[in-house]
Amino acid sequence: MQLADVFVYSQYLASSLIALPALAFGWHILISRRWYAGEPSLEAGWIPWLGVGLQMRKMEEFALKNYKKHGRTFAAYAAGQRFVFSEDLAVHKEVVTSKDFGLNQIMVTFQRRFLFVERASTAEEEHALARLLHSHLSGKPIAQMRGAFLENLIPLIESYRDRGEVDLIQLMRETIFTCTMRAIFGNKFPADKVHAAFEDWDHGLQNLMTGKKDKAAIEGLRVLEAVVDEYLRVHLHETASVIQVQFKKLEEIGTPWTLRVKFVALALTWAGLANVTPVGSWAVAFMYRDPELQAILRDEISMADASLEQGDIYEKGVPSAQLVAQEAIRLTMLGSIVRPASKNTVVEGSYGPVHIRRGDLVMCTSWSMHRQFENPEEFIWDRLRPVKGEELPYFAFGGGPRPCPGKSFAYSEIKMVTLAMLERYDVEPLGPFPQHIKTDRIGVGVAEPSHPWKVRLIPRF
Ligand code: HEM
Repeated sequence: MQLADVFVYSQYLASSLIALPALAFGWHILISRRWYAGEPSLEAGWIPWLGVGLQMRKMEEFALKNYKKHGRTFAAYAAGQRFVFSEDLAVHKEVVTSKDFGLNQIMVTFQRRFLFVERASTAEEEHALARLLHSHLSGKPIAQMRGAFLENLIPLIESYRDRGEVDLIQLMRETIFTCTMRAIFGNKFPADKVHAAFEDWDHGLQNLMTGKKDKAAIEGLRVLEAVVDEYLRVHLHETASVIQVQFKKLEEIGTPWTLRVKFVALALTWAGLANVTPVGSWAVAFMYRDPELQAILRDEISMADASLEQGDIYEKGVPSAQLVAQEAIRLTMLGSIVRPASKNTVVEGSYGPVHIRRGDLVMCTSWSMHRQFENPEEFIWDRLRPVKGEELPYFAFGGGPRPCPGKSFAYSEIKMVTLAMLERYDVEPLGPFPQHIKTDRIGVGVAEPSHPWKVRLIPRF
């Protein structure tokens, strides 16, 4: 290269160094910060490209402050991306059902970070994964899983007879975890070997999803995968039918064993356990704090059709238990549904049409919508009782073509564990009831107890 060329290239470089930031700034001011009639009001921030990126790191504070400022739906511009935040029930419902929006980005990021880490997925694998996660988790397979859950639950909780003093919320977490894992993987699954590992991974999930290092979470993930791998080599034929069918299909299309294990060990267990385990443990604790509720539930159990089997009594015979499960979910679940708009579109919000641009990420913040009640932080067991002509802002499982396939199983689990405990134990509180604390993992996860709830278990059998 001649000296003159070097001079020319360095001039190009220098002018690009000036021109690129100028272009970025121009784009930021002229395009991204522009607001068009019909669009939700925009919180663009002042730092070019970064927008409100720094404020959004404290998601809860950011969202709540801006709902107050702009109303139930607003747009924000952060790190080159436009977001539309909404806590409007009508917007949530339209976004999950409309074909103008893509898949839930939380599941998509999850797959990219945890499943297809070594190589890209094939279209067939994605299809098989979608089937595993979605279509077969209904009907007969769920009925089988419900039966397996109860079969494991009763002897397990009866074994707590001589425990005396316990941390009730932690004990219930272990119980629901064990029974759910066994409902999915079969009665021999060594749940005790993976519970702590699963929790470490789940707690660090937000870090791992955003590319941060989290040693405990990575180690938890390694242990979980290793135990499930070892278990499946021997007990695959004992797992829920949904796993066996999809495992076979994946084998037929040439998906390696390790990836097949990841599909079930990570995708299915995380989707299936991360919410229901802590929410269910809260439901039991809330029920034991409220003597009036206990009396109502006991009454309903005693009045249920005696010819029904125990599982059917828990499932259908105690209508108030369903409300308890819903209220526990409303109060403690911190999830959001995040969907990208695949074209310019308009959704009908409760305050009129909301224009959304192609590429916007719509953040349906269920956790904040679930606070549109009087005294929202209180557990009022029957507050979600349906009222004729009124639609309550409760929408915890998504909807449209890809809703949560575990919805009815999750409700059944919470009802089974709450009622089975109530029938077998009274509880004497030995310390103050914990607060439910929102973690900084708003978007995924469940509120944590501020401290253990120490109680004495008093057997009734
Ligand atoms: C309190 C309990 C639960 C809550 C609040 C919950 C909530 C959700 C939500 C909001 C979604 C995303 C839906 C959307 O994108 O529109 C989801 C997806 C999913 N849930 Fe649940 N869930 C719970 C329990 C369960 C259980 C017990 C299972 C299975 C045993 C399960 C399996 C799944 C799966 C596999 C997906 C991914 C579906 C897909 O990508 O197609 N969930 N859940």
